[in-house]
Amino acid sequence: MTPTPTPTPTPAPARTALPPGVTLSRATAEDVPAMAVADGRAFGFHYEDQDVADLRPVVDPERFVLARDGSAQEVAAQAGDPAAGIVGIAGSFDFAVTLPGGGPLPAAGVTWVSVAVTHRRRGILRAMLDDLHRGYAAAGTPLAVLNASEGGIYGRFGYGVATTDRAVEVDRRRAVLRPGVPDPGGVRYAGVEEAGRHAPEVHRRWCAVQPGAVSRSDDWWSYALLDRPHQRRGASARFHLLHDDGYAAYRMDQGTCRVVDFFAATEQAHLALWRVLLALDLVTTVAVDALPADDPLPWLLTDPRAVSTTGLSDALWARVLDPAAVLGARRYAVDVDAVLQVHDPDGYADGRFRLRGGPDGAECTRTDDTPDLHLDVPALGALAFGGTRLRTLVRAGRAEVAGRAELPTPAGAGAPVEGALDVALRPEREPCAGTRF
Ligand SMILES: CC(=O)SCCNC(=O)CCNC(=O)[C@H](O)C(C)(C)COP(=O)(O)OP(=O)(O)OC[C@H]1O[C@@H](n2cnc3c(N)ncnc32)[C@H](O)[C@@H]1OP(=O)(O)O
Repeated sequence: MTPTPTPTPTPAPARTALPPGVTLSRATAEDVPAMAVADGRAFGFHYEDQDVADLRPVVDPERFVLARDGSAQEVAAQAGDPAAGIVGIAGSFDFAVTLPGGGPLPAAGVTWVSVAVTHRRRGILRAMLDDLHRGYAAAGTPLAVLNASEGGIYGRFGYGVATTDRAVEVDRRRAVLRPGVPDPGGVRYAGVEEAGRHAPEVHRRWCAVQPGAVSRSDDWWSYALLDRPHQRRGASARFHLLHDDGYAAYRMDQGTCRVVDFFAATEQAHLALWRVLLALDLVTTVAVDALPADDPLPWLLTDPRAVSTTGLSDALWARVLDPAAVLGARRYAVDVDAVLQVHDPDGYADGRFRLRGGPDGAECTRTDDTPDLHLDVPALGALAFGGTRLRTLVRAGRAEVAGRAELPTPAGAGAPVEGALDVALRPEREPCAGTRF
């Protein structure tokens, strides 16, 4: 990685022109049905009218950019097409995400990204993302996040894997809690109305203690709790379990209990909810798509192998647009004072930043001082959440120590740069998003 001496705060111009005849515009409410047709084609399903109506409260058209092919040939070909000439869609939800030790930080949750198969590999995705990223940067949104359909797409746009989902299957009959593990109780079943009143508030408290957590608006909860048949993927409707500090929802699927939401704001709630899930007599397997990597569940059992990991997948990808805002918003395991040189070909995050932080707070500002660490912008996205160690990124050549051999420490003695930063960036818990979008 080559050092670049001068910070470049302004975004570089778009590198890919749109194909002839294709234009970008913001969506309007009238576009939503046609967007649903285009989105359904890209992902292989049909939206019913009810599906479109259900989505309206959570899809804000103004946050979406549409690519339309207005060439004469295309307009003639598209007469009567319910997608109304839309050949590309990209948009976002208005989220907040939790950084290690920090409060919620505004983030654009990029979603609904597709380009018509008839128009692929002509630069339409690049143009749409460029449009969105410029808009976020101009609005002061420091971060964009997404779930990627394929792992090869988003690194080139500055996104790095920030959280990992661990899918597990719990062999319920083998999953015996250790003697002495308390029984906090306090779990009750509820109907959907009560769940709708309780779950959002518990989820907000869970977000406050869980790095990587993605916020949910009330409209998001309303949508999730509609629980339409297509949301169930062949399984039962949701069963709702409430605890004063927790919420879990599961579906039954031929002897398997599929946990679809699990949010515990306290350890008591975590234990109480798991006690109930593990007591479901007629269930052979309890399946969870996204158990945090450091979830204590296996340690609560006499046989930790009752919890088997069936998959590890990237979940949240993060694209830092404003390193000073992102790094200044999180907390650090130990005091740190270092200069980071971020390399961002698209310009948004490019430059040199001095980070002074510790367990109680941090500040990060642009600087001309000599850098201690060079890193690319996807690596910064990973480090912001702390789910990937700096040492791993150094081994992969995505970050490189430079300049001073040691960083100052409060005790006076210096600490090797890589080790000191590696420790400082570790989160209090492994990051976990809790919501896919
Ligand atoms: C956040 C989300 O919503 S994830 C969902 C993404 N959408 C899908 O998977 C739906 C099906 N796929 C598609 O709609 C399209 O193929 C898209 C959106 C992935 C790509 O759209 P396109 O307009 O073809 O991409 P575009 O031509 O702008 O390509 C930009 C760059 O990405 C690369 N690229 C595009 N698609 C892929 C891919 N699937 N895998 C790897 N690289 C890709 C291109 O090669 C190009 O690379 P370059 O910058 O080195 O030249």
